[in-house]
Amino acid sequence: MKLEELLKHIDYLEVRGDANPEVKAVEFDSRKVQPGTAFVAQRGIHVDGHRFIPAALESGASVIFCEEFPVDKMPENSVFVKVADTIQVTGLLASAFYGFPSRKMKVIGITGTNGKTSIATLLFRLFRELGYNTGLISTISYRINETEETASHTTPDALKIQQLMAQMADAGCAYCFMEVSSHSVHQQRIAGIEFSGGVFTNITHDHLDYHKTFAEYIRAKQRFFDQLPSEAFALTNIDDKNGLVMVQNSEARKITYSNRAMADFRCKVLETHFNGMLLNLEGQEVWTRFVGKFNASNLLAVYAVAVNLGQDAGEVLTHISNLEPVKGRFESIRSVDGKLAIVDYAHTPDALKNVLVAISGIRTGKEQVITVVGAGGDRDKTKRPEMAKEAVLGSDKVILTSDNPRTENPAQIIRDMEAGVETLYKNKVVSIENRREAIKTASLLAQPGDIILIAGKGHENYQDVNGVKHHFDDVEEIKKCFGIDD
Ligand SMILES: CC(=O)N[C@H]1[C@@H](OP(=O)(O)OP(=O)(O)OC[C@H]2O[C@@H](n3ccc(=O)[nH]c3=O)[C@H](O)[C@@H]2O)O[C@H](CO)[C@@H](O)[C@@H]1O[C@H](C)C(=O)N[C@@H](C)C(=O)N[C@H](CCC(=O)O)C(=O)O
Ligand SMILES: Nc1ncnc2c1ncn2[C@@H]1O[C@H](COP(=O)(O)OP(=O)(O)OP(=O)(O)O)[C@@H](O)[C@H]1O
Ligand SMILES: N[C@H](CCC[C@H](N)C(=O)O)C(=O)O
Ligand SMILES: [Mg+2]
Repeated sequence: MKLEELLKHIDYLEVRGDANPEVKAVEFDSRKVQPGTAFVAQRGIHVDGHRFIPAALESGASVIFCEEFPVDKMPENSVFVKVADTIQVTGLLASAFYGFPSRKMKVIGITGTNGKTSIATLLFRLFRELGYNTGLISTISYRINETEETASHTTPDALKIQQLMAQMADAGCAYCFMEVSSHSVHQQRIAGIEFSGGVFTNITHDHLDYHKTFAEYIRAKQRFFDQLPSEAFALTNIDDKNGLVMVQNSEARKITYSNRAMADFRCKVLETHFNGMLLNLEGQEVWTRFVGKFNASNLLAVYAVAVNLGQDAGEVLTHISNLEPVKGRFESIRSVDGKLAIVDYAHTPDALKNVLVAISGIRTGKEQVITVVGAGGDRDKTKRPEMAKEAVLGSDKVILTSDNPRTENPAQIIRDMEAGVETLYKNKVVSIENRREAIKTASLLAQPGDIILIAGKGHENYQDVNGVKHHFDDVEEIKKCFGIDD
């Protein structure tokens, strides 16, 4: 594609150099530049990409997008385009370069602290069942029909998103369901995507290391809805106290869902068993293989999206009753002698609380609940004591352990968690830094009938220590303890 063609799709301030080079690729990482690449210099959190302009030119960049021209003399034959915001321009350039793929399908973005992967994945599966070519961008994987790639980010960078969407368009996808993380809104990774709908699940404590205050975190998520066009829908969960705030500035068609109040879409849990729930969903009784009110809420969101995308309500309900839980989300493993383990990705105080409430709903009374949980390193420190507090409130015994310490000292992370345990409950808690040992201990402590919750890692199959990912899988570990062969 010629530069002139690309420039039609962005607002630029000034162009220096009069060539109209062929743009063979767009990159924002100088290390990926090849001859003919357009390099976009982004100001990151750690470094300013403008520093890498010489390196990009050295590797043969045909054009440089930047916010300021380099002070040194610019090499002859080079073309520089000055723009106000290179980060935003990256998404717009990528979208134009890949032929505006989001216009060729309906893209639905799901945002919120918890529930994004669950809803996006269930929508993907539902629409596959309904017979559509479908794409998915989620924490676990990026999927185009049956092709699956392990995800690097919940919402990857703008180039990767547009590349994926171009592949989805080539595969004839009619829909793409994607998670929209607050980081991706803040870093404008979603610039250039034309959404047909947005979903808000909830907002609770997480990522305050990045957004600093809860108000800023709310703003980041709200910005997603501010950007939706009037033809799109904005589906919001009004059981969350920020549900209406989220969509207040949105031009999109507002639709509400709730498990409690009057709303456009409503659902009620009628019965809960350890292997499923009976729901009243929009007046229809439906058996599902999910447990917990939060899952009723997720399924309601799935239903509401599908109906708003024009699907037949009855057909959708039939498929919902056949959907299975997502990997690492309330995944249950039973031992031969009747111990029940639940592996769940709860890594926020609210998620832990919800999962423990769901577990209390399936207890018959006598069983003990033993929770194994840790908190991630190089992530929001303030959630650590809160997570320990929720674990203690909802369990009979708690084993605090490690969960991706990254560059931090795991013992210190556990101490930060212990600070949230009130003296009264200290005897419920033990700390075992080694996660394998922690799971083993829980399994030894458990009696037949007891429930072991292993929280925080869900589908993850690694323990990140100092940037090295060591293989570790909670499901594998508990199966070993239970003597179950894969
Ligand atoms: C905190 C954060 O989100 N950082 C993201 C950010 O990195 P950064 O701003 O630090 O980049 P930087 O290192 O300062 O570099 C600045 C620029 O110089 C360029 N550069 C750098 C070096 C070089 O030699 N040449 C060069 O051109 C870089 O490509 C970049 O454009 O931009 C990078 C490129 O897009 C991201 O990969 C990176 O994600 C990091 C790895 C990350 O861990 N992010 C997590 C926290 C995240 O995004 N999580 C959310 C989900 C959270 C949730 O909801 O649970 C997600 O969506 O996954
Ligand atoms: N609607 C919900 N409300 C509250 N908690 C939920 C909800 N859905 C799921 N959870 C809990 O949160 C955990 C994470 O769920 P899920 O992976 O769907 O969220 P996510 O928003 O994608 O998380 P991430 O930000 O890490 O991508 C689940 O394992 C469960 O414990
Ligand atoms: N997307 C979340 C996942 C956290 C999962 C937990 N296992 C951890 O490593 O903290 C994050 O990156 O903050
Ligand atoms: Mg997710």
